[in-house]
Amino acid sequence: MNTRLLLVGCGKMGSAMLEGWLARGLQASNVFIVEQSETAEKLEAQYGINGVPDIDHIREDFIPQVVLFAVKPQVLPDLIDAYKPLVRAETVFLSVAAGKTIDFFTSHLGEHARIVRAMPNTPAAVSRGMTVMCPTENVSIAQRDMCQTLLEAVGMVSWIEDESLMDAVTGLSGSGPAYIFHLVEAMAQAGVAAGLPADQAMTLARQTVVGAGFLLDASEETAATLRENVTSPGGTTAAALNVLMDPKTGLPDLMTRAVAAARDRSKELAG
Ligand SMILES: NC(=O)C1=CN([C@@H]2O[C@H](COP(=O)(O)OP(=O)(O)OC[C@H]3O[C@@H](n4cnc5c(N)ncnc54)[C@H](OP(=O)(O)O)[C@@H]3O)[C@@H](O)[C@H]2O)C=CC1
Ligand SMILES: O=C(O)[C@@H]1CCC=N1
Repeated sequence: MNTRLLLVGCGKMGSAMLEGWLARGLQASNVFIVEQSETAEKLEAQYGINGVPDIDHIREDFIPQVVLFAVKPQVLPDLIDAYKPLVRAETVFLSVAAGKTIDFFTSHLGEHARIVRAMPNTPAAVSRGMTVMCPTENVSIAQRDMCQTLLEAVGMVSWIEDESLMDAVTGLSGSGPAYIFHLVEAMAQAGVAAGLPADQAMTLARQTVVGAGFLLDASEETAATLRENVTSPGGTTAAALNVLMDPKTGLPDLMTRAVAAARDRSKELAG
């Protein structure tokens, strides 16, 4: 991968993607990072990438093919205008900021800016990410392919034309890893309540989720079939699923409300 990349913000999501790319052979000399935090210094020391505190310190002859915004949505309005001089046909502005719409970027960078709004997730760090992208019309096929190659290197990629779906995407796959990590916490807690020592309960919960994830990945069966495979008629799993699948108090209702809350927050972040 030889993409010339300017990464603006290298926190949890930016570094998850960058580490995935560097592990997949992205040339460190082709990467500039705008950051002030220790993360960038660490990555700079570890991989030899170019870390700079702001856009003014970037080498003048460095023309990025991709400018990736991975800062918090709340700080974007303060910094976006400084990137307008980088607008040119060969540069795509790729944003992973939750809620920040394509209109937000065109209103600051101008209509000629080529923009891809994306929503990745942190499993990108281990090349198991899920990224959904939505481009402006002026993004060329070659530029779409370049974004596809970049994000495919750290997981699965899907494209949408209807940008309004990005809020739901954010609520499901963008935030989704946190729901699974919380499930591990809740299972461990439940194990303790059922009588297990805390460290053992955590080991069991963690390995169960990891194992189930691997099985889901390796199997061609649907999630429903894999669930049924665990469930003996009249057995222990059926007893638990009666609780979890209760139409009023079960997981589907809880998950629907959780995803809707994340989707609605994503909409709010647009402003
Ligand atoms: N975390 C996740 O799972 C996902 C996050 N996202 C999106 O990714 C973006 C980043 O989120 P996340 O990585 O979690 O947040 P982080 O706070 O971990 O990362 C943001 C980074 O940007 C740095 N930063 C702040 N101001 C500037 C600036 N002016 N120029 C350059 N860098 C700056 C911050 O430094 P400092 O800490 O010193 O302020 C920080 O290191 C958000 O927009 C979020 O919506 C999308 C999908 C998933
Ligand atoms: O919590 C957030 O706002 C970001 C967006 C998706 C995941 N993390």
